[in-house]
Amino acid sequence: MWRSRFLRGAGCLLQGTGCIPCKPSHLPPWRYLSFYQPCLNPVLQRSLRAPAWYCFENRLRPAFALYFCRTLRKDAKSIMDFPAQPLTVTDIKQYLRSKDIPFYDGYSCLHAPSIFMEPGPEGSGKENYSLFIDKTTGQFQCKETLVEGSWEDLQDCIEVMLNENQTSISPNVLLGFPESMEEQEEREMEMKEVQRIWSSSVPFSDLLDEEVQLIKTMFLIGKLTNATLKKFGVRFFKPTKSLVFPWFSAHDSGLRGVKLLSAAVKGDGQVVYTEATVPKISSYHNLFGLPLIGRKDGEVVLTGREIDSMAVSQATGLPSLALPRGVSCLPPILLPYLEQFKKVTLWLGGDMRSWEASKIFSRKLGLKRCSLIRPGDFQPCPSEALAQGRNLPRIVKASIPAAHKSIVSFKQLREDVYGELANVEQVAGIQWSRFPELNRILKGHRKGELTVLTGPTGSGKTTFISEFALDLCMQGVNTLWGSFEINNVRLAKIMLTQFAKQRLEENLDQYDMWADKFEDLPLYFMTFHGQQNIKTVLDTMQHAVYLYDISHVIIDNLQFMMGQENLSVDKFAVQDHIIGAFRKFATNSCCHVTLIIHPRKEEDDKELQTASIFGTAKASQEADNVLILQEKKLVTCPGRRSLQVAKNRFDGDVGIFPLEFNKASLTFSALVKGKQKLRKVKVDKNNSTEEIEETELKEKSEKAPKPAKAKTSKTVKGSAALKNTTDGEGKDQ
Ligand SMILES: Nc1ncnc2c1ncn2[C@@H]1O[C@H](COP(=O)(O)OP(=O)(O)OP(=O)(O)O)[C@@H](O)[C@H]1O
Repeated sequence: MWRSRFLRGAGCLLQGTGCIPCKPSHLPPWRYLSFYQPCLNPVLQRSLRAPAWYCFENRLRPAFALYFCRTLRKDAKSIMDFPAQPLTVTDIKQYLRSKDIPFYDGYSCLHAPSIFMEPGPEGSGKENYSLFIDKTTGQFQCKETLVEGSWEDLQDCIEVMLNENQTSISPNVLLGFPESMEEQEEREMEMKEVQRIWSSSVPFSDLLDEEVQLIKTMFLIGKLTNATLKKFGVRFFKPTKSLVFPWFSAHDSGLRGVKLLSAAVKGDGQVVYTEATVPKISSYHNLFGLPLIGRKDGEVVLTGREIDSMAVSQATGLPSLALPRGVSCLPPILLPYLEQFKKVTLWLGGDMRSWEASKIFSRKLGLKRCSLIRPGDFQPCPSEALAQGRNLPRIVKASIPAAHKSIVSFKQLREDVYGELANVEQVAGIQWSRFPELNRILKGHRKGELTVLTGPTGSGKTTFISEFALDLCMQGVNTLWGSFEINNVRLAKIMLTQFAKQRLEENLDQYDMWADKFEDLPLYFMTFHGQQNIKTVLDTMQHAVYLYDISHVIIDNLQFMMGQENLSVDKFAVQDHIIGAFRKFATNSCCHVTLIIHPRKEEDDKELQTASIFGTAKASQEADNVLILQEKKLVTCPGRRSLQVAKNRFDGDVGIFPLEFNKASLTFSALVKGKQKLRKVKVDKNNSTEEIEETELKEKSEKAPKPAKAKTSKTVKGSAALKNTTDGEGKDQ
């Protein structure tokens, strides 16, 4: 595949090293070599006006970033670097107009004639425009030549083309230098693996009838016909008993990858389905079903799984595509392939998570053309609907428009309300697997909420929140870290240790094994360190939500945003403004924000409370959840921490539970043996908690009860008391 070599974004790898001269000596030998190669590229030589190596204020100058990032593209994946200037669609349009480049407005992209191909004959219509420019990020993609890159890269190419009085620019110029040896080898190995799996997989027509029946029963696709499986090119891979879904290039129909869906029967007779892709999931960009889409098709049903798309196609005759990573994300790189559809129906699954994802994805796709299928008893996911003999065309027809009006009546809300009542567990959010006590009190981790964590200096806030977020990330919550206090390398080291649950210093031979697994987590880091401007941080978060469907952002900590603001303004007013901005972001972007805020100075022997959060009462008012890491509170175990949930807007339960710190694995989640002391707390009218009773509970933490019934002796209802009692709290030092 052609790929622009201009990708930016890895300058951040030097993040945390301070402002140092960026010499190639910082790089290992193989990178050192490829570091110089870009200099040979004529486009770069012409378009770069300052080919020097230096960094400024901890950020690489753009000119340098062009060189640097190309060679480190792989590493750059999980690092969030924000484009030098936030971009608007108006900026993009103005630039194109100023260069006399025709374009028209699509749903998510601007469409323009490709500058990487000779212009077509006079009058070739705009329906043939093959250059797609993402309206949000400016990233471009040429569907004909498969060249892609950033907005700055496209501008560079246009400048060079116009300077040379040419009507197009050859994509070959962009490929003037090879991938690193390591990258090449990796890609070749992957392609060999793809070919090996594909050629040893068997088409359904070559299987015996009994085998076909058995496979269909195993994968719950009894109603899918052999003709449908054949139409989508599905095969069966006997060695792992997997269905094989091919990824064919939309460009030349070549095989680019495979996804294997395997079924295994567990001890208790339950069937567990697992997916694996080659290439690995982060570069697996298959819209399954794309080769079957005709140029004139104007409608599509988007699903979260391959078997769902086949069910839709078979039962409705409508074109249907499956997203490569299901409900977890819709990578913008796929958007150009969805531009041709005037109507997109999202039927991502039958649970609340799919419903939330479909609402979020429809924003990216353009609300006006999207309709959503609301999950419900009679509207499960498509393959289940087919299996149950439901009327799929009617379900698709009954989909509801994604764009809703500003004013609605209860009639329009009643289905949403019913959905929430009927799916209490799912509405409660993602459950922590390492912190069952949190599930019991907070019920789960929900999108769009703001959590504030406070705790004494050095008590372990970062360490705790790192594991708290890692737990969610391991369950598919796309996570973005803004660690301003400790650098990303140190943070990643803590997380990796918690992930491996052991001291890796002593087991370095296992490092690669753990790092490989860790790399597959949907985890991203902002490249900022030290004091930051709130606007830049929010722009980066917005950018990440769009690119990676981030649904959890952690900011460690708020105090690092304060220094950049106008110091002549009251510092509490500044903090309130920042908290308000994060609150708004969480709500508008449907993204959970966890904010660490230092406490104000308290006497050492006093427990912290909600009112101990630094600043005014704004933080606790705006927060949906307030967590306090309490230190040295249990008399029997001095130094032990406990976590107090001091506010829980979702259902009001608050409480406190002990945390067991394991220094080797840096985890707080080690299971406590025997009996635990758990305390009831009561909430007084000043919003402070007070211990009223100590109860000994048998260790129950392994089996968190269903959220709906989770009323235990250590939690008390208190949301009403908590919601407004902080109003009018005064400022403090
Ligand atoms: N419960 C604990 N018991 C002992 N040591 C701990 C505990 N939790 C964390 N630590 C260690 O204490 C140090 C500081 O932890 P951490 O940086 O997480 O604290 P913090 O509250 O975020 O600090 P700060 O107030 O500076 O932001 C780390 O070395 C960490 O491993």
